[in-house]
Amino acid sequence: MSFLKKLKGPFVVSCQALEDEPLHSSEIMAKMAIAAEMGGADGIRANSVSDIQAIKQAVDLPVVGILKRDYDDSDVFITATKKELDELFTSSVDMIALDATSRKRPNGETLASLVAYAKQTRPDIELMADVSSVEEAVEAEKLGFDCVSTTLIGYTKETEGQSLFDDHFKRLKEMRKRLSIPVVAEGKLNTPELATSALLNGADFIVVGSAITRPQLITATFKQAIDQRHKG
Ligand SMILES: CC(=O)N[C@H](C=O)[C@@H](O)[C@H](O)[C@H](O)COP(=O)(O)O
Repeated sequence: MSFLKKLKGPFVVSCQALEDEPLHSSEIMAKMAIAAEMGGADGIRANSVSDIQAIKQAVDLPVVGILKRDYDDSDVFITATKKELDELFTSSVDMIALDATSRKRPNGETLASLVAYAKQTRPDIELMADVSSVEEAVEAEKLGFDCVSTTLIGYTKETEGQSLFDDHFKRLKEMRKRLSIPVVAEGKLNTPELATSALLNGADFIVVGSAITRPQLITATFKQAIDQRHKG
């Protein structure tokens, strides 16, 4: 069954810790996923084959998987090339998210060829487009993606300083209006209020990560507030 069919509600929790993060470990990410499931999550987003496998064994939730890898000739790092797709195909992932920005990809590969390759090789796995603009979202639907996510708003040179909830979720509403596939709100939804607002402003489902699964960042928000208060 597909990710979108398995998803019983709108709340996906991203359980990710890269090599330079304190919780980097598939075992720990699986425990994060168990905690998310206990708290009521409907799905999980995860990075790397080993994290996905550990999470699939630990919880009975659909998983959207990515493979982050840095390349010298491109800024694209989320499922950037065919190599990452092939690796993810070896896992039991339900959906794969790819960077679907208009930026140049590594090795001269193109988004269109990756979508065609994935659809042909593994038609059972759905595809999520991680975009940074409304235009990229519209293009992603044309390419055959199954849903789009606002993941990369604020993370490209063109969108630096922007966030999903600027202007009362203007970009999200525009995507919802122009697309017929599901639109996912993801990125800096750091409070329950923002997460709820994203749903009220047109998101079909949401992905929340750092505010739940990156304790070093959660601690830093407390620290910042305490320091400001202390100074003031
Ligand atoms: C830009 C990028 O690399 N985003 C990544 C995508 O998978 C993750 O590091 C984020 O944690 C995820 O998108 C959820 O967002 P947030 O952690 O802000 O709730």
